[in-house]
Amino acid sequence: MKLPAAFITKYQNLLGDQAAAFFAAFDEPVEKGFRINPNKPVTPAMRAKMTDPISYSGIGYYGRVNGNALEHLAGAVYSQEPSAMTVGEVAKPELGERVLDLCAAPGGKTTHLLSYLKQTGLLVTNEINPKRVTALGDNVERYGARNAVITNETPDHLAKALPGFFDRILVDAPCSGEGMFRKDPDAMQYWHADYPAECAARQREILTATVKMLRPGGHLIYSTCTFAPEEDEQMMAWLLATYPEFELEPIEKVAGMVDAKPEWADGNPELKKAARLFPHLMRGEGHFIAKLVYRSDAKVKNLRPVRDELKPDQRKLWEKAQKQLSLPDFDGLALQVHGDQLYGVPALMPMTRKLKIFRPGIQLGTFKKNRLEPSYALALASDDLALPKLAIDHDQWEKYVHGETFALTAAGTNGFTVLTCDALPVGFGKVVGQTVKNFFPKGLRFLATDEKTQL
Ligand SMILES: C[S@@+](CC[C@H](N)C(=O)[O-])C[C@H]1O[C@@H](n2cnc3c(N)ncnc32)[C@H](O)[C@@H]1O
Repeated sequence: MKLPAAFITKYQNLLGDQAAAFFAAFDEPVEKGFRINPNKPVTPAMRAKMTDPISYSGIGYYGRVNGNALEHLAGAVYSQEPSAMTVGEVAKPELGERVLDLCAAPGGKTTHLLSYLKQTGLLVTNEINPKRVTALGDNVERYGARNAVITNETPDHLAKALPGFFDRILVDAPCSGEGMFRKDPDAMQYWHADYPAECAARQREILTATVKMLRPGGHLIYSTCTFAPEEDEQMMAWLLATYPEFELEPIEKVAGMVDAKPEWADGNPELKKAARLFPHLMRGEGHFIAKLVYRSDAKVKNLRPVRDELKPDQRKLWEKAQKQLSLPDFDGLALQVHGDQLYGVPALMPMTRKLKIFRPGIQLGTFKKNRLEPSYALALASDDLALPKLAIDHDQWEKYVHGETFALTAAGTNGFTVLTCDALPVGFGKVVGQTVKNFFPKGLRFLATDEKTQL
């Protein structure tokens, strides 16, 4: 790979006798990985791929998965390169926490965080770029989250609305992406000698807003996929100097991870607690990760949580659907209507004005004349719910994702039912006698073939 000349000079100086091995790694094949979603069943095809586990993640494996496969579309697997997986493992939220993923699209780390929150607490997952937020929405929906709010905001706006609110914040910062060069050589075209310093200026702004949203005692996890000290050790040195209330927590170095390098910043030995992942030392593309605790004693205001906002006729239709589909009361959700859509907003979410909300919670259904039609998102989030379910085979699934009506061998129970394939919920169908009417979202339909959908 032809690396930029200024990049070579810089890392020759920084890495000394390790530089040759570092540069040689750029000519090695890209390392692929995937995570399984611990809140969904494991299918036989997944089991067959789970042969090379990643030692630092109980849910990660080396290998490649197909984005058109049943398992990916149903949120049971997520493709993620192995070094990016360390971030979710270091961030690992505890059950019930209020978590923010500030720079979240397309959702690699967000889905990892969801795996550990297990439908508890709250995940506010934010993406500033309106084009990229759609992919984030798709991945959160596939993962079946009932505890996520998706925002499309600037860090500053979020900080005004949610001061001192979060137990844990992940900043997977926009960066110069040097760790992406091998996977995506086009990333090199943006790179120039001053690019890391430009990215660092933006990272300082993002972190300044982040600090305002962390509760005293809360954790901040900062990561980049670049090797540039300006964005890594020097950024953490700046944070510690600017906000002395922060303290770095040690990250265990396993599988070839190494201590971050104080000598690449202000020499503060504390910086060693952060981790560097280099492609010549471990199986992955490269990352930097730091975990900090916020030892502030600032007082924070309690924010008023969201509440139900249903009109009486809407509540009646909801209660009718609840009965028909054996839906629980969803105590952890506040029911709200936007247009004709019914959403379950995580009840821990504060009432906020003026925020650009891409999705306020889980979409539960669409109000039609005199009925509530259950949503695709609800089906995908039904693994642990007692909704009516009907198992279909792969051939029927291929028809289903193509938008076709299909026949059953014997008449089923009439009405809406969650269709499952290899035990994974894949969407709603409506059984009428021996026929299943198709409710797979029109925008997601595709021509599935066995080869195209092989995991
Ligand atoms: C490294 S990527 C995030 C990858 C994501 N965490 C994942 O695991 O899939 C950084 C994200 O930050 C967003 N971003 C760019 N400028 C930003 C800013 N000023 N504030 C917050 N986010 C920003 C980018 O649009 C991009 O999606």
